[in-house]
Amino acid sequence: MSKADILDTILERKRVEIDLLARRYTRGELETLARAAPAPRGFIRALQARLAAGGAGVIAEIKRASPSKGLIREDFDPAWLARQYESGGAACLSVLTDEKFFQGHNAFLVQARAACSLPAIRKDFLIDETQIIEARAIGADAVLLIAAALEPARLKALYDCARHWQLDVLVEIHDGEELEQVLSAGLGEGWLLGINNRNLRTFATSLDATLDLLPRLPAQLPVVTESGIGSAADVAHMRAHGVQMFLVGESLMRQERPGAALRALIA
Ligand SMILES: O=C(O)c1ccccc1NCC(=O)[C@H](O)[C@H](O)COP(=O)(O)O
Repeated sequence: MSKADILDTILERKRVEIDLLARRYTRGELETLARAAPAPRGFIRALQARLAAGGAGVIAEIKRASPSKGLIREDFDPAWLARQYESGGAACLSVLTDEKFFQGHNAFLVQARAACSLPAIRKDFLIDETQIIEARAIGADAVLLIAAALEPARLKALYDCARHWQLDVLVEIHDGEELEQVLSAGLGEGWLLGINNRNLRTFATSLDATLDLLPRLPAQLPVVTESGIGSAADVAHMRAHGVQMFLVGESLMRQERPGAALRALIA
């Protein structure tokens, strides 16, 4: 697969999945499932609590495979991983639910969340309200919205839908242009900005993607640095620049004991 069009390729697949979802459930049925889901755990609140205690706020990711790396972890048990991450000091979980490109599954979020007390974000490529209601139906506490995939008006509509369903939102950007788009969308409370350090054309990660944008961020806007965080030195470097929240996947998933690895990362 060409790297240049990975997001387009993924979004094309998502449109098929949205059609399949609509054949499986009416909107009313999905809403009934969402109302019956376990009450949301505060995703942003859990991160804020870590920061208030002087620690780093880590969103630890359950990620079996990726488009850039293929299979990351063969021995894959979402419930066990969730317990590892909780014992290692994670504030929240991120669970990939995309099946085709990340070998994820909705069931992984259900299993991971049930195995611990951490809030979980549904990590997927969400472009339609029904996917957000589905996220709540499977028990998600937050959703990811990717600015590169959404015009500002669609971003606002999906954010409103998420907030209606008491979901927190992580809004992901890659560059200054996307930052301006997000800031123009008129989002209220209940969201965090994520800066993804992975270049979607080359798949290369550089923490400079986050550092370069810091001077352009409005004061008080909480920021999560995402992707490519591999060492305690990376975490210390970012914290020295005022970045206190981290989304970490692959470097933990490759460890025999991801919980101990997380503890060492934020020691
Ligand atoms: O991980 C990928 O290869 C990827 C490719 C294309 C779009 C998104 C991709 N990853 C999603 C993520 O944002 C990461 O899973 C997350 O930030 C954790 O990154 P890492 O710690 O580098 O696994």
